[in-house]
Formats: sequence, structure tokens, C-alpha cells
Amino acid sequence: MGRRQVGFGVRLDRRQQEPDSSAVQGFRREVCKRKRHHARLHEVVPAPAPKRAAGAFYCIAEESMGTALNINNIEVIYDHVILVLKGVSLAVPEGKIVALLGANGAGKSTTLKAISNLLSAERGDVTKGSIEYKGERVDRLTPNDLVRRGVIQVMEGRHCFGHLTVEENLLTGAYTRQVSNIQVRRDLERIYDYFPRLKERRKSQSGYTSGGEQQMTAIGRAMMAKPSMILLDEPSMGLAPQVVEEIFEIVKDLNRRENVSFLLAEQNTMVALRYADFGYILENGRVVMEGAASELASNEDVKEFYLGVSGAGRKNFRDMKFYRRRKRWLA
Ligand SMILES: Nc1ncnc2c1ncn2[C@@H]1O[C@H](COP(=O)(O)OP(=O)(O)OP(=O)(O)O)[C@@H](O)[C@H]1O
Repeated sequence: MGRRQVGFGVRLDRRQQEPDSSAVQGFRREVCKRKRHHARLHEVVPAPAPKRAAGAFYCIAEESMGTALNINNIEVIYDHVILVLKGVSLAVPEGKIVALLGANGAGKSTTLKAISNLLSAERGDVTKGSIEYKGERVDRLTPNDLVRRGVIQVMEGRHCFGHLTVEENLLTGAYTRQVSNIQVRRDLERIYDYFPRLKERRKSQSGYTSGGEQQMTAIGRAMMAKPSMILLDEPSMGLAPQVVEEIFEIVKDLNRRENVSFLLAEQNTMVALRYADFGYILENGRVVMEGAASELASNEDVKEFYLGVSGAGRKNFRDMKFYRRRKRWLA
């Protein structure tokens, strides 16, 4: 509770200093509303706010933007004993890009797999909480059903079919759709408009294409299923910075022109925040920070904890003691 109240103060101050978009103004209004609501809660009922209201952004996403995906206080356990997610709540507004950030092992991939119901293959289980897509519970659906509803995951490591050509990989994405071949060809050409590089390599065996081309193939294949939401896991993994930029540009373009919402798990905090609308930071299976992407990108704590840079410059080894103490305080 202490962290939340401090967090509100910090976010509100920063926001008051900066010019911004309507989304951020909406965010600001909601933070004020929520702050007043908190104050009232504490006057009348000293009990903590219900866990469902995980923070200010959760409220805006839910109340003012039209939420596509709503994850509500989920807990995930692997092998019946390994508790990995400890009450994660987040929301993806329709038509937005939301970044899910955090270091190795924070629980980003687990969150995405919990949404797309892929955990059972790894002896994982959602033991608490709920997941809603467009207002309906989806936590008990099969992965296939979820794909039919328009939610597709692009797994970490791309997972292209190495022995198939780029074009054959793309065509597998349309497998779940009941449409004519003519329509499929039309969609394929549309994908090639976004990914001209894939058109050039369409006859090449995927296993022999570059990491960036495989990532493009994986995203293009997901697009062939005509999704309304893509869960994109670590698109930057193992790619050169220039290729990462190229891929994020295409993601932004798909988001704008095709109105596909993205939940993007990334370790590359700064690139992700540059392209996302909102962000959540996960640590040890908990959301420790959330907010508009521009706010997070300029947040001193984010710079310090995830880039090793603070107002006083890059941190050295001796600063680590202070760093750990601050981190514990924030958590
Ligand atoms: N199948 C599994 N069985 C047991 N533990 C697992 C399993 N998969 C993941 N974990 C554990 O869950 C924690 C979160 O892993 P997860 O892959 O979700 O993190 P992440 O944030 O995506 O990290 P990375 O960026 O390295 O993929 C880690 O401690 C990991 O060891």
C-alpha cells in the first residue's frame, strides 16, 4: 500500500510537468479520480482497496478506453509447487500496444502463456484470478478457441517451421480460417506489403533465413489468422539493433493500420517503451510499476533499475548497495 501511494505521488508530479497526448490526459484524470477515491476509502474504511484494482492504469484501461484484455490478479504455479506469478493484474486497451517489461525470469513469458492457455504443456497452472477477453472469461478455453476469438501468441524464439518455405509458413497462419484461396492470396499480398523482405525470400526455406526474417515470418504468420490481438514474446531476442527497430516499426504500423492490439513481452525496455502506449514492469512475478510508456521511459527509477543509469550518470559496482536497498523499498 505504501508503495502505491508513493507511486501515485511520483506519477502525478511528473505528469503535471509534461505536454502530452489525449491518452495521457485521460490517464491523468483517472489518476486524480483514483487518488481522491483512495483518500475517501481511507477516511471511511481503513481496509486496503480490493486487489482487483491493481493500479491507476488498470482503472483507465477498464473505464475509459475499452479494454480488450483484462488479467485480474492471476497466480501461476509450475509443477504444483513453483509459484511464479503472484497476483498479476494488467489490462490491454483496444487498439493499443502494451509492453510487459522485466528482467530474465520475471514472469513475462509465463504471463503470455497463461493468457493463451499454453501452460498445461509445461505442467503450469493458473491457480487464482481470471482472464477476460472482450468482457468474457477465456481462462478455460483451449488455445485453438482463443485463436478463433482473435488472440494469437508469437512465441519467444519465433518457432518457424524450418523445413517449410517462408510462404508456406505464412500460409499455415490462415489454416484456422474458413475463407477462399483467393482471399488467402489477397491476405498474403497484404502481408508482403508490410514485410517486403519476406516477399523477396518467399521461396527460401525458413530454417535458412536470418533471425530477423524468421521473426518477421512469425509475426506475418500470426497476421494471416486475422487476429485482433497479438501476444508477442521477446521480438528483439538475439537481433541486431537495426533489425529490432525495423521489426518494431512494422509492429507499430500493423497496430495503426490493422488496429491489432499488442501485448509485448520485452527485456529491451527502452525500445519497447518507445513504441508502446503503456507499460507494466514485472519483477519476481509481481507488477512493480505501470503507466503511460512516455512516463515510464522518463521515470528515474526505471532508468536506474533497468538501464543502470541515473540522474548522476551510469552506476558503478559500488552503487549496487544503494541500488538494492532502493529496489527493496520499491517492491
Ligand atoms: N516449465 C517451467 N517449470 C518450472 N519453472 C518454470 C517453467 N517455466 C518457467 N519457469 C520459471 O518461472 C520463472 C519465470 O519464467 P519466465 O520464462 O516466465 O520469465 P521471463 O520473464 O519470460 O524471462 P525470460 O525473458 O528469460 O524468458 C523463472 O524463474 C523460470 O525458471
